[in-house]
Amino acid sequence: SDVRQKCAAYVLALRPWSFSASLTPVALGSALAYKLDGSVDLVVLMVCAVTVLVVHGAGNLVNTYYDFSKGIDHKKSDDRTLVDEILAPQDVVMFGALLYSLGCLCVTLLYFLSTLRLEHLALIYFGGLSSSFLYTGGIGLKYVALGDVVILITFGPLAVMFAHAVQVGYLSVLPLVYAVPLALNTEAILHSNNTRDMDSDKQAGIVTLAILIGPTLSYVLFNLLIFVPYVLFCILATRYTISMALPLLTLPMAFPLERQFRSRCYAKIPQKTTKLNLLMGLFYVFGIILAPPRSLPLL
Ligand SMILES: CC(C)=CCC/C(C)=C/CC/C(C)=C/CC/C(C)=C/COP(=O)(O)OP(=O)(O)O
Ligand SMILES: Cc1cc(O)c2ccccc2c1O
Repeated sequence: SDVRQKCAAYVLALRPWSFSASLTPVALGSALAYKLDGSVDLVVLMVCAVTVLVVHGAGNLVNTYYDFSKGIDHKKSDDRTLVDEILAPQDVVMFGALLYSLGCLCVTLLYFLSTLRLEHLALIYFGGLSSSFLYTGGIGLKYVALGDVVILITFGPLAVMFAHAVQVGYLSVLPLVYAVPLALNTEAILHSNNTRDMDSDKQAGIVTLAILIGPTLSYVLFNLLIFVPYVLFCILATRYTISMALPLLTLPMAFPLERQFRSRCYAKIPQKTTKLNLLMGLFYVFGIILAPPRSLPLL
């Protein structure tokens, strides 16, 4: 049972509840490829999903390690792996290195499975890998208020483009455009997390966007991140095809979040936004799959 406990600790350290944030962009990129080519390679889709998951998981581990070693995570933090001595720092480092190696193995496999040119594959993959590390490692982009930009790009355009490109074999602007609503919603998860942690982050001496703009503008930004995607879906649904109204079904989950954020009860907002993100992402992907041929812009 000692081995079982250790395994459970490793799985928890990956923060698996956040994985939907990287799986929906993969689904979106693949759905766009399906719309354009009429088919997707399921093996490529699986390997691509594992690659993105592994890089995302490694990013979470790097975050756990550096937040702890810089003294940002403390007894009251969300991330308890190292503060509660569930794992040793060296375990986290080894596991992270293992995941990055596994990611490189997966992307090598993708090179042989896909017709995407090596330089394009490497550019996107190492872009994702560096972002996942630099978020908290090295310079520590998150500590200098750049975390929001990193999340907006990696969980949006980059991951969607990666999944699309390995299917179709070329880079295109199409996935970048369609990534926007999903990326905004994913950034809402991180922004609510940073707003909740504002006081402890300030004490630890780091700067986040939430700290820079303060609680009132943070509330405005959260609303933009949550509701602008719905405005885009309304436009797509009314001007192009009704299937793009599907994500609007998640609106009843969005309004309570606005109220809780306004009353500054931040505690449960990140988890609830993560749920909203998964559902909205799935409805968005279904909406695209169900759209009649050539009914959507660029598709
Ligand atoms: C194209 C490819 C191969 C990949 C993209 C793969 C992805 C999505 C990479 C992103 C990895 C990344 C930046 C992960 C970090 C996410 C993270 C830990 C966010 C939360 O950090 P904190 O705000 O510190 O959370 P806590 O306050 O709970 O510690
Ligand atoms: C803690 C945590 C961990 C993550 O992996 C996230 C990924 C995307 C958005 C927010 C995230 C987050 O708040």
